Amino acid sequence: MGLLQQGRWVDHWYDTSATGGAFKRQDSAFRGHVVAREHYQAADTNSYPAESGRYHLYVSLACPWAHRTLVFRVLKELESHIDITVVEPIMLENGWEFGVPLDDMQFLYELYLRADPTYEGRVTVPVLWDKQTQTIVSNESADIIRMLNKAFDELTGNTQDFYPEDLRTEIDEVNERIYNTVNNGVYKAGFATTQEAYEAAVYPLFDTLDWLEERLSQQAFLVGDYLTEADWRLFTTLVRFDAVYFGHFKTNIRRIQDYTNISAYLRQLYQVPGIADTVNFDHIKQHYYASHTMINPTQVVPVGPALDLFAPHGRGKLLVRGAK
Ligand SMILES: N[C@@H](CCC(=O)N[C@@H](CS)C(=O)NCC(=O)O)C(=O)O
Repeated sequence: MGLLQQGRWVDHWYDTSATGGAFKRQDSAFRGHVVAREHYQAADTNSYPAESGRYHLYVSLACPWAHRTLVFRVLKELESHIDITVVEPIMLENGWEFGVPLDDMQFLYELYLRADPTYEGRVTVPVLWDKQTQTIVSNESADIIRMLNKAFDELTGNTQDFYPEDLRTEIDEVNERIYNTVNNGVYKAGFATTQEAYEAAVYPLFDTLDWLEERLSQQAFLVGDYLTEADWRLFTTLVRFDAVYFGHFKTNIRRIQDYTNISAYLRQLYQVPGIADTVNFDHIKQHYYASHTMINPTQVVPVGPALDLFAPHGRGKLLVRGAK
């Protein structure tokens, strides 16, 4: 694990010394946007027109943030328009690696340097790459899934909308709590280097899970009757929870399996056509247990738990806005 400094790769674990043992996530640096052709304005250098075959996604199958983009690529039928590269599951002193050299590159940091030779900071997935201008459009998953949700509709004819205008305020509110306490909460617990920092993350995480359990006993999805972006952002953390976070990140007050409503909801999302194929437990388990050597120095990967995500979920119909 490392980062780019002055054009060079330096091997460094996260530094928690200045923050009382707490993990602080770096903000994403590339924040361009792909927009529908009709909204594209060449004068705006941060804007890129939706085109088939022009963009490429670099992802890790282990990473929950990258996983969001794979989910949206499937939901929005973008497989033939946006191709992908999957990095190796284990990330050690060179950061993310390409299994076979790709266009003369061995490591993902080389792609970041191609986009910007002065880039400094962490080298993360997902990356949305523009083949035409040879640069990174965005390395922020929250932005990328919004682009995939809308910008390519004209090309695909898929008008499903996971961020409908009238639900945005509520989606944003739910996202905010879930991001802080669950999506990033598991990392805050797992990467904490003091008891205090760990506990400061674990209790709020389980408060939110308890709140979600109650909410999902009353309604089909996080924001009412319709499946939205908020559900998919939660999904990629939930599906990793019992397999890695519970053990490796010590978020072990309860398992997702112990929550009746959350676990049925997780199975319902997992069983949406095409989604199970985006989940790769070998990459997930290998990545966490073998990459974070300061947490698990032996790099031994546990064989369990036995999970049956194809078991019946017993929940209602799946409604999506804008579906034809
Ligand atoms: N805010 C980013 C976070 C992405 C992120 O942290 N990805 C992790 C993998 S799960 C990564 O690449 N970490 C490498 C590092 O921090 O050096 C997003 O949501 O896209």
